[in-house]
Amino acid sequence: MGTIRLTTAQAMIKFLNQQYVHIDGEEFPFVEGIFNIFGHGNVLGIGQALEQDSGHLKVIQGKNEQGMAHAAIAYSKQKLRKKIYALTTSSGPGSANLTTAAATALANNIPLLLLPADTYATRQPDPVLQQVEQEHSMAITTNDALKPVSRYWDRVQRPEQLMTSLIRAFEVMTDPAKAGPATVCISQDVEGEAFDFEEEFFQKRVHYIDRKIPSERELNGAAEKIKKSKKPLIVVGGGVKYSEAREALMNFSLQYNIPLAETQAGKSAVEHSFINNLGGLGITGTQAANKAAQEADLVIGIGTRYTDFATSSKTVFNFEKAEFLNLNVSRMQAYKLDAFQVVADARTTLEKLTPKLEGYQSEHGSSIVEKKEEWKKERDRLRSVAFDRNDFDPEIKNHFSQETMNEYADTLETEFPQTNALLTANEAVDEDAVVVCAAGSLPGDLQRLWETNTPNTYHLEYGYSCMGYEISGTLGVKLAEPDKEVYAAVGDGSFLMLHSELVTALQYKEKINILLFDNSGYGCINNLQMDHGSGSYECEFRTAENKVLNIDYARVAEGYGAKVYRANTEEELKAAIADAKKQDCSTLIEMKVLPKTMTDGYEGSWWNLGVAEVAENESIRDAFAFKEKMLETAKKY
Ligand SMILES: Cc1ncc(C[n+]2csc(CCOP(=O)(O)OP(=O)(O)O)c2C)c(N)n1
Ligand SMILES: O=C1C[C@@H](O)[C@H](O)[C@@H](O)C1=O
Ligand SMILES: [Mg+2]
Repeated sequence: MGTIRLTTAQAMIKFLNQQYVHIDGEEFPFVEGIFNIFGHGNVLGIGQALEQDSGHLKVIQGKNEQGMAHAAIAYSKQKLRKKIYALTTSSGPGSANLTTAAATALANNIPLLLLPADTYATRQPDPVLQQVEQEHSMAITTNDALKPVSRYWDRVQRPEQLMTSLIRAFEVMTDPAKAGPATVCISQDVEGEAFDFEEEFFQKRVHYIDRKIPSERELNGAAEKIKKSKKPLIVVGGGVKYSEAREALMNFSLQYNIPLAETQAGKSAVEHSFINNLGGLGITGTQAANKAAQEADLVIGIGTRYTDFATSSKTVFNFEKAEFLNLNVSRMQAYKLDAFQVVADARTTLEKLTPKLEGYQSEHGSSIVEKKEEWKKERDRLRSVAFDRNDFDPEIKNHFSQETMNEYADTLETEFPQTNALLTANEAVDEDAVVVCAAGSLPGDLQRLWETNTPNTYHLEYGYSCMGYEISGTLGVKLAEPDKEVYAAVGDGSFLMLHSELVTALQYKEKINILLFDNSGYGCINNLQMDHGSGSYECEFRTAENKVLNIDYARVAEGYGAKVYRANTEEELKAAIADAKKQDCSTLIEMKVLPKTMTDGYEGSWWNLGVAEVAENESIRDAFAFKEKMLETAKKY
């Protein structure tokens, strides 16, 4: 084979076009497109290459590097990690803005290809604009900050390095056990440098994503554990979704009467209406799942990382009696909680394990259905909470006086409780609509209350819980699900932090819907501080004169060109959602909701936080003493 003379950037774009994945007998291109924000570091290199020949790649101009990277993460997550968008940014601040998003992808195990520009390989013009200039090393650039948050990181300072570098990046991104951000930084002069690349490098390359099969030892060991258990519980993690194990899991659960508890990443792998699905587990869990967790003598964790939110800081289970069995493609994850480990694909393992348990039946009997019924009553109660100007008892108790609650009601001109608004929205959106969220009080409300009866319609980034993911992520989900209505559930704090990709959505006519829950403050953090004995300090949005801020967010979105609604009652919200469905352009529904009206924790919802060990305030000392008490029952590692 011969060679072909291309710039490094042209070679890279040509290579991206030739990457395919092969999964369960299907083969398709892995890189769908490329987000870009051009600066001097990439416009003449990668920009030129894309303008000349982008191949099949869809080219989308982003508005904020973090935002467009969040959109790429959400696209890949929604596509169950089978496809990606790459990203090109300029050097310096453009690449620094990727750090938060790279960390988000890393924590969530999502493949993401980051292509930030780097400083000059020749160093001739140094220091160039945006070069940080570390005294002790010329070799350090802003891009080094991406090392701790990348699963693979490389710097390309000669054109020919590109070949080995990109092959490694794709190996990492297409490995289910290692999937995460791959960062390939290309010196800005090298982007435009020409080289005689081997034609072979550009041949179609197929990355096979095979299902890892469990060994007989693993299967027999797992079967033995389950047969010995009376009250097993399955923790459904994100791995269940990625492995597309829905049916295998439902068969397994039904046949042996084993309840399911969902993590944020695992929710909607199996629909809410499935008889054994008890919903969210842990700090933001349901009464039903947390009770089953307390009773469990065997916890079968499938594709879960067991974060503190899922385990209530290792207190949701009774560690005196519970044993653990972990099914995970990642050996590191499988090792957690001293579990019996099955390092294999979830679906394959469940399919092979099911026949091995013939004759077994758990002792849960009808208690699973009873727990679910009990939770349904609680959900119905939350649906009918109503504000009262004289004697209101919100879900988050003993924080704000009636006077303060009335102040919010008067300033925001609302009496809408958040739980009511969320449940109304859940009823009003289409059955197959996708909801996207990441931070604030809404992830808790959603995990407990949002019912999803179409698989993969609940999209929570709760590995990093990064404010700003909500709206950016919704754009990514829309790119992945063009035929569905997609909704960002977002608080006012997250909206303020980052909503730039709303403009991108409008610009490219990728319709997204924003459900904005404005309680004028960092509500969940205010709850945390007041729950642990502090006062209300710096978490409400108040003016210098101590007046509650009232911002017209609808007008902001209207300015960008979105269709907007203001909905402060159930009726207004239903009408707004119905009308929003008829629109072709992106929409924003602004709801002013009362603080302290989100859901509170249920049994087993404890969170280990850094409470002050010494403090003047007695209530903080009490909170610290309570933490010490809780730690007595918590597993220590
Ligand atoms: C990027 C980032 N910064 C800070 C935080 C910490 N944090 C988590 S929730 C939150 C407040 C969220 O406020 P809002 O979006 O209004 O939601 P609410 O809790 O009021 O419902 C903060 C500051 C975070 N998760 N992400
Ligand atoms: O600190 C936090 C508290 C959680 O309640 C919230 O959902 C999350 O976004 C967070 O960062
Ligand atoms: Mg808020």
